[in-house]
Amino acid sequence: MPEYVEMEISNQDVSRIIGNGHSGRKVYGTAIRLVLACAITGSVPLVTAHAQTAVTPVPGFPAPTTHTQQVYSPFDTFTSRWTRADARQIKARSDPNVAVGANSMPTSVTMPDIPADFPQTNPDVWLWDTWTLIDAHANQFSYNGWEVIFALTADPNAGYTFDDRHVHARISYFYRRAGIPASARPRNGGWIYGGHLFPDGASVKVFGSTPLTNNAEWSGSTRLLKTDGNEVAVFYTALGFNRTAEGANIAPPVAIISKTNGRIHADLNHVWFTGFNNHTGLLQPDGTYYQTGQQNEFYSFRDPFTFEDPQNPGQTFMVFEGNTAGERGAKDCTAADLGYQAGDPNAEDLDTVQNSGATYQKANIGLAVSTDSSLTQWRFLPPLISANCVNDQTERPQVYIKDGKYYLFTISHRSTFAAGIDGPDGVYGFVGNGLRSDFEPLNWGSGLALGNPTDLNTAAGSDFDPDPQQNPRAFQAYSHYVMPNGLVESFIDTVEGRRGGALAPTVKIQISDATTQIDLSYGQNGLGGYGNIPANRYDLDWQGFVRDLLQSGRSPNASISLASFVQQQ
Ligand SMILES: OC[C@H]1O[C@@](CO)(OC[C@@]2(O[C@H]3O[C@H](CO)[C@@H](O)[C@H](O)[C@H]3O)O[C@H](CO)[C@@H](O)[C@@H]2O)[C@@H](O)[C@@H]1O
Repeated sequence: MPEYVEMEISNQDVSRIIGNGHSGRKVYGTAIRLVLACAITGSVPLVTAHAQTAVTPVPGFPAPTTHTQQVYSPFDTFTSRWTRADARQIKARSDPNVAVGANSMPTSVTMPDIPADFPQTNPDVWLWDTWTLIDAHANQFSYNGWEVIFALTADPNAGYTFDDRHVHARISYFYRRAGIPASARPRNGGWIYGGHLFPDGASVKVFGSTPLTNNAEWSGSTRLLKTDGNEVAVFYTALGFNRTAEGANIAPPVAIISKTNGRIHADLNHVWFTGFNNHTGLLQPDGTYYQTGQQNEFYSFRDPFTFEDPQNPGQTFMVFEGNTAGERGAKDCTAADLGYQAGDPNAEDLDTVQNSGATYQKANIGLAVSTDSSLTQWRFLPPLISANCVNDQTERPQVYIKDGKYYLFTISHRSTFAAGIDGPDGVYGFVGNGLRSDFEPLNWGSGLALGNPTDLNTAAGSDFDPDPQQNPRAFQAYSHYVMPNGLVESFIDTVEGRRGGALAPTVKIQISDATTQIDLSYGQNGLGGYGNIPANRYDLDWQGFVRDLLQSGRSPNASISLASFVQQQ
């Protein structure tokens, strides 16, 4: 017996039911499907109706997989797939002979060129993965008149290279006055370095007595627990290493998704934090849904992002980066992971794919739910998306809700795609009608939301290490985070051979149904200010503000009036 019944109906019918949501797309037709779900066994789809983008296949490439966007309970076992048929659309749409004239990639999903004379955010620190102070719904808060960001940082003067920064990473914070337009700020965004967020030696406590040579703090999200208070919870990845003096791993790194609580303070001059002395390990991979270091020494388990789901009030969820559990390279990808339509002449043979080495690439976006009000106890749920035989890393996932649609954004590297698939470093996205959905990859069914400028279809672009002469911006930016209003921040990695470790210019994407499109009218030709990371909400903790002022020895009205202070928000 089928799990659900599908009924084809006309465009007009659907317009009447859900409105015309595809007016912006001119290239591809629209097939409409109303999915009536009547659950019988196993995964239980909830009733949903939606318009599904129909993609006309590019000659020589397969059709993408059909994804219904239908919704399941977050506690269901259904895991959506980013398939090979989907991911091959990236290259299909980048072919200069087919899709976009002479351009290397569609300009609608390509980040504009970052100039090589970019400013350093701070000459004394390299920074990369960056995030904001958010509430349970990813609103970005300023605190008592200051915008605050958090970033992984390392010391450029400590004797290691930019590429070896990861094993030395510490979470730091930066702040600047809120409410000043980007045009009135210094070119580098004007962020003031506040220092390391946690006291020295605090985060290593998560590992107890486990012998380590060194530890690091990886990404990362920070929650303002009450929007009229000053308590914050930092969810991050504690990394424990056991390395030789030459930097080789003696044992797989230990990754523990962790939490620590502290408090934010601000006076008229600066922002500071207290607390963060107690660090609690929340999750380590279970080997059932999420791969362990014993199963694969190159496993990924990190980058927690917590949120409340309006469709499931009262629950706090976490998405994170994982890998599909099982032994490294196990040849257990399935026809569903490949995702080809029956009879597609451009489909691949499962055995051929599995023998190509693609089975080493099995990323997923994991889900967990908190089981206590202090967000200290968590339970794994099945992954939201898997990318088996497609890609090995779906990093820094985030849930982004817009116009009732649920977007899952994640960053990925060119080098982590499986054999036979190519795509740029950048941010990838998927849309559904709820937290657990049959997610449809954005833009032609490919998943690519915003990539670095590179040429996937020339000799120079055809390997994982493009020639910097010919592709000087293939790694210009990474670790994109999609903010309210479609603003996207990231960090500069390499432009024309110059290494970054600085905040990239913010860009803006227009998000609509299953498409994103870069807004070239934003900033200068699509590039906004460096590190333009504005708050969209402000927290005025007046009691705390006055207390902080008094403690700092300054009168509340000494140099700032209430009116001018509020005006700065
Ligand atoms: O610093 C760790 C955090 O950074 C994230 C996302 O930016 O992981 C990035 C990742 O990639 C970097 O290292 C690669 C190999 O050294 C390099 O090829 C790539 O260009 C870098 O961005 O860092 C880890 C460790 O090296 C690697 O597995 C990732 O792809 C985030 O997920 C981490 O929390």
